[in-house]
Amino acid sequence: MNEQIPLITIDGPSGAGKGTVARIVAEQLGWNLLDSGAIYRVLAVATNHHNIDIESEEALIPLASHLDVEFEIQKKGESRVLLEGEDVTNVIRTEDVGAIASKIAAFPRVREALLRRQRAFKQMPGLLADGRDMGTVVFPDAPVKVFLTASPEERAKRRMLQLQDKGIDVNIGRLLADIKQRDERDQNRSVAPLLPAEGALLVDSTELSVPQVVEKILAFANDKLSEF
Ligand SMILES: Nc1ncnc2c1ncn2[C@@H]1O[C@H](COP(=O)(O)OP(=O)(O)O)[C@@H](O)[C@H]1O
Ligand SMILES: Nc1ccn([C@@H]2O[C@H](COP(=O)(O)OP(=O)(O)O)[C@@H](O)[C@H]2O)c(=O)n1
Repeated sequence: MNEQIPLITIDGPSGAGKGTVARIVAEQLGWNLLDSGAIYRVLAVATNHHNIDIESEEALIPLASHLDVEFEIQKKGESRVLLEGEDVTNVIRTEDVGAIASKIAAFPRVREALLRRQRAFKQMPGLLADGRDMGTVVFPDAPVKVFLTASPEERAKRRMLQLQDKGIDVNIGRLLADIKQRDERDQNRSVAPLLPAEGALLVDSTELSVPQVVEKILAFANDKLSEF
């Protein structure tokens, strides 16, 4: 069994820095990485490819159950995301895809259909999993749980810089409104709402740099894993 595989979960709202920090910590520890949001994002793109009604839970369940998604690790820690063999690495990162992902992620049976796929990432030498419900639902027994947040204004600013970096011009007001709407949906859905897991280290990164957040998480993890 894989009961003794070390695991760190990082949950939190959009733009808090989960993905960035998870990648660095996984690299430093030499562990596997699960970007669970990418799976919901790929499912969002798949609805488009297959003309599936995103309001219909019934129609989404078979698509989620048979989702043909692959994470291909490349050199320098980069990874490519493939949907049915097609490279969707960049497409899944758009704000429109994020908004659809957040809508379809609210369906309980869609979430259930993706559970096993996410748990399969738990492999030696360890797993760093980031998302909304990693510590609460997908890996409730994880020895190290972190809840990473930041103010909505700071998160919108980070998202704006990130998009500008990719040459995408954005309106900060619209980004902030989108972030608040997504927070509202993620926090208030009936299944796996976004909330800190019991025993999670709460980190507010509004005033912290990426290295400072990484340091806090590594110190907490070292402490917890020494008892594991
Ligand atoms: N502590 C931080 N301070 C400043 N910028 C940050 C910090 N953490 C992350 N970022 C930047 O904010 C953006 C969003 O981070 P990301 O990791 O994608 O967030 P999430 O996965 O939580 O949505 C990225 O451009 C990232 O480089
Ligand atoms: N474990 C997860 C991960 C993502 N999601 C949903 O998928 C959407 C996209 O996730 P993401 O982590 O890629 O989003 P960002 O934090 O990058 O904006 C989120 O808005 C959530 O609604 C989820 O419900 N559960």
